[in-house]
Amino acid sequence: MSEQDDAKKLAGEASVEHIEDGMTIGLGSGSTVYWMIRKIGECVQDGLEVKGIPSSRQTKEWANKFGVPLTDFAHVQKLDIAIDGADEVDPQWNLIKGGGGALVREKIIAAAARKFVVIVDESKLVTRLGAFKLPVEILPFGWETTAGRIAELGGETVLRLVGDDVFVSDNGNYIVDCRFGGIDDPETLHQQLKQLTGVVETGLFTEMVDEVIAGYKDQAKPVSKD
Ligand SMILES: O=C[C@H](O)[C@H](O)[C@H](O)COP(=O)(O)O
Repeated sequence: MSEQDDAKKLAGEASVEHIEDGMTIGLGSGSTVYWMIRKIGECVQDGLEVKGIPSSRQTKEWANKFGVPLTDFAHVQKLDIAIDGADEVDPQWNLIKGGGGALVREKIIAAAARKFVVIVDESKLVTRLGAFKLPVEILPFGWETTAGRIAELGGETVLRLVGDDVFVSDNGNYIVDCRFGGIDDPETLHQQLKQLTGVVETGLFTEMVDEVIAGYKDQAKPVSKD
């Protein structure tokens, strides 16, 4: 495994210390979350009783593989905790998410959780958001005009592809990856984007995070907030 993978594993596994018997857990998405799900599976084998709501098809597959029991929002509307990765974390704990295309369900899950814990390797900690292109999920109908109005806000937009095909999210939508340069005011940009008809959700997560755990090559530790 690379040093970055070691760091993801350490952060993912450390987050499981926040999980207690009887909890309902929002399960995020991505390669760091993989290690968290694997560890929860081990704890379940040892008798931990929890239920998770997955934020993506991939996460659901991993939960099934590792024996993590699942539930859904028809049965539980509030989650005790949500644990998820991120593509960038700034010193105020604002996030860019959605590199894997799961941002809408991830945000619904984070918003439903009493506590939202973010797990990243140290490479995701940045002084200012925006080097990573901001994923914005948009409706397929009229995506060209929606992308054009996003561009009018100052963002260079690229429709996400998988090979030669358009990437389609678990919700049946498209994603445009937007370069805004450094993002000084994430909340304002998020609000401006959300106001555009055709925009479903943005990958900017502001004022949502309760704790950040960063993984390094040989340890994981909490990140303090500025
Ligand atoms: O849509 C994907 C999610 O927002 C992921 O949590 C994010 O991309 C981080 O993924 P990873 O842990 O694989 O870097």
